[in-house]
Amino acid sequence: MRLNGEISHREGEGEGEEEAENEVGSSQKVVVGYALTSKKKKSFLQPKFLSFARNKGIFFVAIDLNKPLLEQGPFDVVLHKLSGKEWREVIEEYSEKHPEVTILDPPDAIQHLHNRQSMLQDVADLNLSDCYGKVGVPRQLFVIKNPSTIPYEITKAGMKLPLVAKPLVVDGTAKSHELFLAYDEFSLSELEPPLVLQEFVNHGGLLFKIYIVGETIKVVRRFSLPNISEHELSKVDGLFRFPRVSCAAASADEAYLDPTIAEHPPRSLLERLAGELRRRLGLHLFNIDMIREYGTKNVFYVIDINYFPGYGKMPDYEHVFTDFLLSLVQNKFKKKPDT
Ligand SMILES: Nc1ncnc2c1ncn2[C@@H]1O[C@H](COP(=O)(O)OP(=O)(O)OP(=O)(O)O)[C@@H](O)[C@H]1O
Ligand SMILES: O=P(O)(O)O[C@H]1[C@H](O)[C@H](O)[C@H](OP(=O)(O)O)[C@@H](OP(=O)(O)O)[C@@H]1O
Ligand SMILES: [Mg+2]
Ligand SMILES: [Mg+2]
Repeated sequence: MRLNGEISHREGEGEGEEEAENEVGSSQKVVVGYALTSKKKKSFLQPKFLSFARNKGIFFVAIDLNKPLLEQGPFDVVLHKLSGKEWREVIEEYSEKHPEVTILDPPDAIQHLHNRQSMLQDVADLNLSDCYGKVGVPRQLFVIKNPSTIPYEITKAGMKLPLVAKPLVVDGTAKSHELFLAYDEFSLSELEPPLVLQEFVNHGGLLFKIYIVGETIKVVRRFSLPNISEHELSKVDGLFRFPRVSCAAASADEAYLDPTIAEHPPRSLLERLAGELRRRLGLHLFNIDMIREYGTKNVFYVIDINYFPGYGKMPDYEHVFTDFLLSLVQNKFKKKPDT
């Protein structure tokens, strides 16, 4: 936490402006260095968020990627979402030299979500079920090399069609979001490994995005792929690429939906799932794509977990995020031995 006079250039503040006394009137400031793509900066560092944060004494400072990170700052927090081994090494070196700075989030923890096998392994291991419901992962098969063996492997594994085919690697490129629906196992050999094949679970065309920001959980409904009937399955063959149906900010929260489909997952189940994943993944910032098996009350499947997702699409994100950043720094302050 910085006191007056220690801040260099700040995002979103004109030259020579009086330093904004933050809302609580204290002169303590939190400096967040960020390294984000321009797309992410635009969607996440919205003006309303920057000004709200500034009033809380939080200032965002762009990290100059053309200068050594160690020569920049000082920062209380470093917030980043960039791909590539080189950037990971920069952050790891910085974190070793500056253990006092909170890194959101550690690169090796983020890496865990860049592979759709390791991504869901913790959920599968959890095998979470209690009196409020059950959370699992759809049956899936990983195809690393030879696509010609897919039909045999699918049959051997007793996988039920249709299947969703997803690139195994999630690296922020458009390619990692190229998904296909397969109505027969033979057409799958046209796909390019490495990939994961997941059983398609009917879920009434609605998906829950469970946003996690530290200890906070926010549930958003999003439209999703419609159910596929046995009749349709018997009539259709082949492979169909589909668009990113659930990514648009257009939430389904305002639409009238069948309550048995649209009812949020039980809070207690979400609290347990979020708590376990925060601990096992070692992440503060992620969301969970969860679907309810159509026709059941509380049988849920996690189909995707995303690092530092589109928080700008999350209602009230500016309050949630600023409270989170303040709590991070205040908790660190409390832990500091009396000097
Ligand atoms: N096993 C499944 N059963 C039913 N529908 C699925 C399944 N897997 C994916 N889908 C549908 O495909 C959409 C995209 O899947 P997924 O979220 O895994 O891809 P993604 O590229 O990681 O998307 P994003 O990162 O933008 O959330 C889901 O929102 C859902 O509509
Ligand atoms: O609707 P959400 O917030 O889930 O959309 C996210 C998406 O889930 C992924 O997290 C995207 O990141 P990549 O997987 O790295 O592509 C996010 O894109 P980003 O540009 O905001 O990081 C989507 O917003
Ligand atoms: Mg998803
Ligand atoms: Mg995803």
